[in-house]
Amino acid sequence: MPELPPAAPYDALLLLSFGGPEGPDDVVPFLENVTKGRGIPRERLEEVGQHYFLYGGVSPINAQNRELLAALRKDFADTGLDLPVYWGNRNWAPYLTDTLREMAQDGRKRILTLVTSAYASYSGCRQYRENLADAIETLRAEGIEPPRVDKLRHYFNHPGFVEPMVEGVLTALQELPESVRDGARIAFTTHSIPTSAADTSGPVEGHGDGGAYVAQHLDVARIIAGRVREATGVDRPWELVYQSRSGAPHIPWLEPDICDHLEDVHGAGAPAVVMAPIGFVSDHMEVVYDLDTEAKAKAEELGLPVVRSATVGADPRFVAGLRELVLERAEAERGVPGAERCALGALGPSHDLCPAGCCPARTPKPAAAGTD
Ligand SMILES: CC1=C(CCC(=O)O)c2cc3nc(cc4[nH]c(cc5[nH]c(cc1n2)c(C)c5CCC(=O)O)c(CCC(=O)O)c4C)C(CCC(=O)O)=C3C
Ligand SMILES: [Fe+2]
Repeated sequence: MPELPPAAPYDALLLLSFGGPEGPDDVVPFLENVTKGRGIPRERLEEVGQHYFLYGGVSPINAQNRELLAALRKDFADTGLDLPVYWGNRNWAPYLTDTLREMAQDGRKRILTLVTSAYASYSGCRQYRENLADAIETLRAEGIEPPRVDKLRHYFNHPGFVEPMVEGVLTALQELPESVRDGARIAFTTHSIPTSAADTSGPVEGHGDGGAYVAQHLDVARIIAGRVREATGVDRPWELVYQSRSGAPHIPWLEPDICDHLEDVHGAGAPAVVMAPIGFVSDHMEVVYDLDTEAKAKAEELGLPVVRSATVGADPRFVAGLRELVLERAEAERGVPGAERCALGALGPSHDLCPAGCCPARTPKPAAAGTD
């Protein structure tokens, strides 16, 4: 019997991301795509539009995804993994539907999807699955047979994601003046989401009080804080805080906000803070505006030394970790017994297939690559 290629049954990988504007004329249509039917107040949209205009209307996210795409292709080539990698987005070109059509036309029959969100939540998981279902439906309506689509498990606790962030925090600490280094607190940050979305994130049995979204972030924060303690011999206080809140003010979102947190800890005598954006995989607009611009301005106003640690971006350890996850899933689909499922922390490896009812939408919609 001929030997199966290591990624079998998969014949392609799809990098699926958020997308961002690439010039001033793209900003408003991009924001309209993002917020279609999501009830974001007009004022918030105008404010967010200004963040993009400050950077010439260009979000850094597309360049970062091109870099990740190139790094994945190079890593696959270097390790002899013959698996083509495609890229598509939810909100901007290259649009997911166009990419999936191209994949079908290239003869891809069974694909694995890697989303640029490491954690469970409606925005970071099910909404992408809904986008996949939409794209599949569009292809069928065009008379094109879409590939069968799976989605890679959440990788928040995979060493390939966590280890570069540990190093990032250690590097950030070195950037602080020595006199405040040992006393520095670590503020792990992630995207705020409505508390109702957090409470229902992840599998149904884990629903309630922050759900999988908060539990997964706390697990990652605990791992990183522990590794940093071991490496520096200093036990620094840390907490999980939030950023980039949108939505109507009367709807509760996860708190505290990073800026309020900086004020609080400064008031309580903290000498310095490391902001560690564990909720994001690259330095996109949420990171460069909400942290590097807004939160740093707040810190400056307070006279509080603040540094920001790196996101994983296209770090070779992250890229290698993603390859391991692809191979792990391929083995699982081939029914190879005893395949290792690498995970750090207390939660263990995440499920391959989203169970019914996880990360529900406010209004139920068809979703691909899961149980419901
Ligand atoms: C959990 C989460 C992630 C992390 C996981 C992941 O990475 O997927 C994430 C990522 C991102 N969010 C992004 C941009 C935006 N998100 C918005 C709005 C919202 N995000 C939400 C959640 C998340 N968002 C939510 C609950 C809303 C409210 C509206 C809704 O329920 O959908 C809006 C509308 C304006 C505003 O209200 O801010 C914009 C412009 C960009 C691109 C950045 C760039 O261009 O560099 C990225 C990577
Ligand atoms: Fe967002």
